[in-house]
Amino acid sequence: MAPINANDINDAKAFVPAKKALPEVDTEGSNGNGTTSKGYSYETLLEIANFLISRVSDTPRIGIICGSGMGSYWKEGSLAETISDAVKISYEDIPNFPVSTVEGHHGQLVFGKICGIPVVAMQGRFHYFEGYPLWKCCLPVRVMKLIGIKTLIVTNAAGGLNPNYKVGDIMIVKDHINMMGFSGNNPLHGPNDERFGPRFPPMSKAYNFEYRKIAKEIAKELNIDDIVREGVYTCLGGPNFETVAELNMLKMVGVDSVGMSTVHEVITARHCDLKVFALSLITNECVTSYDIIGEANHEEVLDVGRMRQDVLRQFVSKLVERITQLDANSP
Ligand SMILES: O=P(O)(O)O[C@H]1O[C@H](CO)[C@@H](O)[C@H]1O
Ligand SMILES: Nc1nc2[nH]cnc2c(=O)[nH]1
Repeated sequence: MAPINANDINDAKAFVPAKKALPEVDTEGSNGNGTTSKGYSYETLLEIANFLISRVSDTPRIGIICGSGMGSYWKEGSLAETISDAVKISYEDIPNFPVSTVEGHHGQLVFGKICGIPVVAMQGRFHYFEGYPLWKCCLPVRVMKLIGIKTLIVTNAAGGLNPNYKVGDIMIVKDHINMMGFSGNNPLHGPNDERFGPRFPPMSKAYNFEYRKIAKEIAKELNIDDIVREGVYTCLGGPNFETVAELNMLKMVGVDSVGMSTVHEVITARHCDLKVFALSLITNECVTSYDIIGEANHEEVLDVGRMRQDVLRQFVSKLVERITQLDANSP
């Protein structure tokens, strides 16, 4: 049989040029299965933090990770784009920082103010499926801690597995199931530096109870309580969306929303004693039956994010304000 010549394949899709050159992904520290026994030292992370501190005037109090539902892909109106007095620093310009490779993830830190409160937002995050080990996906969390944040707000786009959820709903995360951790893949894998946190951190109160209470009050005030839910999130490695059998298994164990991020960021944040709030924007209904015609796709995820960006901006802005008030009044 004659060998196949790529130019002979009559499939237009196979020849759609890449939108941008594929970046070099640094998987340094990976031992082959994505886990790692290495990571950046405390001193290296401090250097990154000092580099950033030297470029901004206010110490941010709250860090925000903008996921696919709150990305910068659509410029106007997204949360990060409405931060005032903004100083934007591209990931590419930060020494030792990874770069975002996902469509919809801009790849910059935005320092500035929301409701007068100093914040830093990550416009684009790092995912395991991009080729980064988990510790590297979470490196910015430790850097933000060193810069001075006290609270981390994490947002993600996720498939809705709970049958009561609708596309466009916002799920306050009350807990997670660390599926990747079950196989030993954990951002804290490897030697522990006590300057960040303890060897064995607890996770039973990972998602701050008071913040969740405030978020539900804000939902009422904004008259969006009919679309705000509370549930359990899980992260799978991706990049493929799930099979019907996988989703039915996750449903059985109590998962309400499924994504490819957040869990390892929250573990890293709690390890270094940051207070955490997280939300999922439900961007698609999980396909839990072979009779359902549609399939999950990333364009829908971005579209729903765009559709909900005003609501999310208002919701998160109010949260920033109220969390700051709450923490100022707590011992
Ligand atoms: O978790 P975020 O970054 O919001 O994005 C979610 O949406 C993308 C898939 O459409 C994946 O990257 C998944 O993790
Ligand atoms: N794993 C996963 N990630 C998502 N991100 C947005 N929707 C989904 C989904 O259905 N599954």
